[in-house]
Amino acid sequence: MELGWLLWGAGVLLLLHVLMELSPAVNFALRIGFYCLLCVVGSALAAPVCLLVNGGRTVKNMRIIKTVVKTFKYFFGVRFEVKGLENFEIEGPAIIVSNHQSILDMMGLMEVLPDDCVQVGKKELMYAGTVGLIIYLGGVIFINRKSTTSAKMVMAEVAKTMAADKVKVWVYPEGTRNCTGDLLPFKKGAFHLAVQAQVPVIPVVYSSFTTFYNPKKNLFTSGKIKVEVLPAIETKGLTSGDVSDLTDRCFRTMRETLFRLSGCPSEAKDSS
Ligand SMILES: CCCCCCCCCCCCCCCC(=O)SCCNC(=O)CCNC(=O)[C@H](O)C(C)(C)COP(=O)(O)OP(=O)(O)OC[C@H]1O[C@@H](n2cnc3c(N)ncnc32)[C@H](O)[C@@H]1OP(=O)(O)O
Ligand SMILES: CCCCCCCC/C=C\CCCCCCCC(=O)OC[C@@H](O)COP(=O)(O)O
Repeated sequence: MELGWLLWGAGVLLLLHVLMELSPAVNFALRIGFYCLLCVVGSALAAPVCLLVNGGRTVKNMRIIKTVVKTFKYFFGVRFEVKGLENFEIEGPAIIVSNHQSILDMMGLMEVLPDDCVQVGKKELMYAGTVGLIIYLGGVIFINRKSTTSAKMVMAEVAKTMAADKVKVWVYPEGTRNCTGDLLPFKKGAFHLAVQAQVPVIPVVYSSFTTFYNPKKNLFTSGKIKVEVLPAIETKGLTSGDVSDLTDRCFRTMRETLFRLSGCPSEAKDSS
């Protein structure tokens, strides 16, 4: 009986291996599927630990989530080279902005996530099963992207409370995933939030995934991601009239850094 199960297991593994070798689409789907499975199972395991250790929804749970997610890179041969972590070492709250390429970003996020830092996420994530539960327990701030008014209200509330709560807030200012090797124009919410709370903006840039990850080409191999935490940009004394300039400044700095980290030829920079 046991030998039968072993043979079945070996047969299924062999079949998957052959399919992965033969078809890049199968290879890609299985690797992404496995990533999602890790997220679902990791969340299911982490949620009771969060509840037992911290009792409910709190940013302290991010430490537990981070510990779990930091192991994921070993399954996919993804490595990180991080520079500038000292730029997180500022007193008090801040807004962290970074580029957003894929759901794989959760690995890069947790690789550098400072203590007491929550992310802004789309409200749909709340319904992603155990992943939604763990994101809720971690204190993620949910916004409705389809309603500017409601998103602005949520963020105005965060601006009022983040100093007292001593939290940093991580925002993806592109507002959606973008794996083109360039940046989408930035939304302004993160920068309004920084100005309203009068806290610095810390840009974080991840090199382009395109050499090892491209859903359109069914590409997902091992790879190295360079990460750079840039010096904080002060917002003390700035008003809502300065938000556009602040947004442009962050965008330009981050785009230059993205191209530098990705070893992008200069004509690519000029073409878009
Ligand atoms: C153990 C295993 C675990 C596994 C797993 C764990 C993972 C554990 C980590 C989870 C981590 C999740 C990570 C999720 C990641 C995402 O879900 S990314 C998607 C959600 N995030 C975002 O969208 C953030 C970026 N978006 C923004 O900031 C947008 O500005 C907003 C607030 C959504 C508004 O959207 P919009 O209306 O489309 O944007 P925008 O054109 O910027 O604004 C329109 C107008 O409103 C103004 N405005 C915008 N915001 C404001 C404001 N706050 N105040 C005043 N005016 C404002 C603008 O200035 C603009 O006016 P004008 O300047 O043109 O006159
Ligand atoms: C009972 C319902 C069961 C639902 C099960 C859903 C299972 C979900 C499985 C794995 C999801 C792993 C996702 C990890 C978190 C990723 C966060 C993320 O990257 O969100 C994307 C969001 O930033 C932007 O979204 P769009 O690019 O605008 O789209």
